[in-house]
Amino acid sequence: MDARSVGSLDGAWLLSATEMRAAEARAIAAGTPGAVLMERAAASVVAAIDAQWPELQPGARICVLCGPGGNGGDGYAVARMLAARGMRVALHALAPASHPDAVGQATLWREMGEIGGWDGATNSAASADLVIDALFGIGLSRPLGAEIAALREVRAPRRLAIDLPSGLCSESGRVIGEACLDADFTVTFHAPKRGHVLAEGPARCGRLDLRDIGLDAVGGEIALTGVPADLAKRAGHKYGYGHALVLSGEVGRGGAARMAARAALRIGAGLVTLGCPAAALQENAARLDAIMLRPVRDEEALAGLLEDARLNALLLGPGLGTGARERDLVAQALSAGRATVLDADALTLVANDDGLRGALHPGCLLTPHEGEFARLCTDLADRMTGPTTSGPAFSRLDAAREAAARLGCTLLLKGPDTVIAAPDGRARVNASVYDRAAPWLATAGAGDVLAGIAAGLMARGRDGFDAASTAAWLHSAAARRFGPGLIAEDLPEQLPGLLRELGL
Ligand SMILES: NC(=O)C1=CN([C@@H]2O[C@H](COP(=O)(O)OP(=O)(O)OC[C@H]3O[C@@H](n4cnc5c(N)ncnc54)[C@H](OP(=O)(O)O)[C@@H]3O)[C@@H](O)[C@H]2O)[C@@H](O)CC1
Ligand SMILES: [K+]
Repeated sequence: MDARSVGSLDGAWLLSATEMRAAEARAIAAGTPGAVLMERAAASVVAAIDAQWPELQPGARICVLCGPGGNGGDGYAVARMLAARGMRVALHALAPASHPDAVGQATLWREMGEIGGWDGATNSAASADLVIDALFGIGLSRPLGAEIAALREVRAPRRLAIDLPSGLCSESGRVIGEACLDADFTVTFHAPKRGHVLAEGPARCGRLDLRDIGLDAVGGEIALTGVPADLAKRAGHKYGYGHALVLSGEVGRGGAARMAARAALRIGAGLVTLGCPAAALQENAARLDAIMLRPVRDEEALAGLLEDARLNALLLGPGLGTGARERDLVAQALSAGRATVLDADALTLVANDDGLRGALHPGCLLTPHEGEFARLCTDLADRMTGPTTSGPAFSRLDAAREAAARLGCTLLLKGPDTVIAAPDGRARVNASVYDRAAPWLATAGAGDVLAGIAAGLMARGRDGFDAASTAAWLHSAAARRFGPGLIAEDLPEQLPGLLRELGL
């Protein structure tokens, strides 16, 4: 069966182990035996090895490490297929096969070679051209024992993990306990699992290859963000695309809000106004043209401005400040009940003020990075980063969903694995990892631009969840489009070209 490229992570389902098992069970119930699925999985691993390391020819030394479950079963089958091609395979089992299909595969392997004891595993691995980790996949339930962890010391020239590197939790992308057998290359089946993209997953997996094993079309609870639709503008008035208001801070602190405002305008908000203290008008006027400017001294001035119901999306936070004036501005903005993005300083204000926290409403979108998240929901952040002793570990997905439900608003938890969660339980992940990595996004002001794109989309009428998902996708796509040397100002300027490439 054909390989699907990692580029297809766009919009893919991000499966849990339970959902993967259900997909397998459906196939078995429909008449494809588990043994056949395992055979296909193993054949796809062999095809992936051919594509990744064509230099491995007959005679190459392969060390296969097998666990007792289905992952080990895949390993026995791969060992057999590679040995049949003349490769010199040394196989070591941690424990006898217990999964029924693995028992069958072990029996087939024994007709071709030995099942070595675990005491020889380290020596075999140390002299191999390729080490294949078939110890644990989605069934990992506890930390690796010391006898397995010792294999981390072996410096193999090529390390392949079947389904997941052993030690990595399929639900969270976190290491259970302390040890993980990091891979250069991981081959997985049917659909990516949450652990492949969340947290440490990408670093532990190396490269990810997704292979089809003939299961039915996937479905799941959580999807990755995909190519956005419906961004085109049709004939109409500028007010048909909304009016975003971005509030800015004191003199000399306006850059973040200006970049956010520019991003909101570039993504198609009909109008964007920047509100700032009177003293900062001159500075902002010197730097803005298409973006309108209004003085906003205090919450009363904001209330006056908001009498214009056409101001339908608000953004507070970038360069705002954290004093009493800003606290009151946030309170006033929240009491207006409109689509509202809170970022940066506004998140600090909310974290320190129960009144503001209580005023959050379903039209709010909060966009914290991990540090801001820890101030907002300390207990969830602790569970997300604290020690793990059993699987599945509490994940960034779990934390963001619980926080959204608790705060009663949509939350976008930033990172290479950005999680977007709505208070009703919906969640998505924007994964800037593997071929979609955007390392140059780690630059000052990038988050302000993200908040601005989201605010612009909310002005255009999208709800917080949709706006956040689309903004996250566009933000990382814009960064990849620019490439090395990116600074935050470049991001809004990438949007026109990107929109054209999306067919607009
Ligand atoms: N589903 C599918 O569609 C397909 C699945 N396929 C393959 O099957 C894999 C899933 O198989 P699986 O369910 O048997 O789980 P797996 O990862 O082999 O581990 C479970 C075993 O490990 C044990 N164990 C766990 N942690 C341990 C530790 N730290 N130290 C020691 N032991 C530990 C655990 O013991 P227990 O927790 O029960 O005591 C149990 O015995 C999947 O990842 C893929 O590779 C493919 O063939 C394609 C179709
Ligand atoms: K594995």
